[in-house]
Amino acid sequence: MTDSPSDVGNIIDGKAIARRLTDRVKAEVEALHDATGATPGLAVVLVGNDPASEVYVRNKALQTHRAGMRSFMHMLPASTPQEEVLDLIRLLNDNPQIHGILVQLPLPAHMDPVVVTNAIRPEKDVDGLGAVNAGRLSLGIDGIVPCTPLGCLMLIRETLPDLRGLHAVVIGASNLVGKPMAQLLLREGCTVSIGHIHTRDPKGLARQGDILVVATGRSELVRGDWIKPGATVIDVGISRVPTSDGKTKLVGDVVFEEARKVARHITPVPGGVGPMTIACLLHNTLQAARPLLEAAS
Ligand SMILES: Nc1nc(=O)c2c([nH]1)NC[C@@H]1CN(c3ccc(C(=O)N[C@@H](CCC(=O)O)C(=O)O)cc3)C=[N+]21
Repeated sequence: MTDSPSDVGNIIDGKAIARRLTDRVKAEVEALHDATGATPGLAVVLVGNDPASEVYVRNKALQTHRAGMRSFMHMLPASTPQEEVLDLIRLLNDNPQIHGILVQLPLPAHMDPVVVTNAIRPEKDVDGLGAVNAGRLSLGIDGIVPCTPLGCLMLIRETLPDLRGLHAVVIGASNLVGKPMAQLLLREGCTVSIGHIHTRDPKGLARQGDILVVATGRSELVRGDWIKPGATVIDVGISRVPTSDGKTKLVGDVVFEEARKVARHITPVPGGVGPMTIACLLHNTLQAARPLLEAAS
């Protein structure tokens, strides 16, 4: 971030902000280790071999080690019965070396993601996707906040110190991003609108947003004329698309080159929300480990 942002096209450096958060987590992990003799541990469960998911999962393991935590990886074949995944989660729930459990989504079609995510003990649900943490968020009680929306809020706060009264428009109503994002923005005092697949005029809605968060999974859905001049735009989407020279590139749900001419602040893809999601996962794992370790020591 620059000290004197111009009126349009300021890029929010998610990578740098994520690095600062990860460094802070690392220092706190060391302090917790000195106080209790224990190290926070994160278990990641990946079912199936979606190549994109494997990249994220490896990335998460790398960052987990970088922050001084233990990483436990469980890769299961796509054909694994749901009951076996639930058995694994029960083992992880009872394992005192593990303080955070994440089941990578999407799961294979024969599994119910609601059943699987709700099998995780709420204290170890570092994705914040289970009913207890989702309910806490909606009631305004302290709990574990989903990593991607938490990261988005941190990025928004970098550009806008006081969100009260601003109109925040969230495009996408998933349990993973859209719904918890809307709850967080409501908690900050925003007027919140949620657009979704049945919304009649998504462009007209998006154009009202002083803050626009886009999490649809549809690459380059949002064009420059969807954006209110001067808005802060947070692009959660990440898709790999082919380029004219036969290679591939990562793009978001927003047409970046158009949007940056209209938005005052905007996140890039890559280098925006993605790195913040991982940094917030480490932050959440530390928050989960703290009470468990302090109670044990
Ligand atoms: N239970 C669950 N929790 C998740 O948080 C979750 C999930 N399931 N399923 C998949 C999505 C996707 N996701 C990403 C995290 C980091 C990057 C990331 O670090 N991206 C880099 C680039 C990575 C690259 O180069 O491929 C960036 O945007 O700069 C991307 C995507 C978390 N997800």
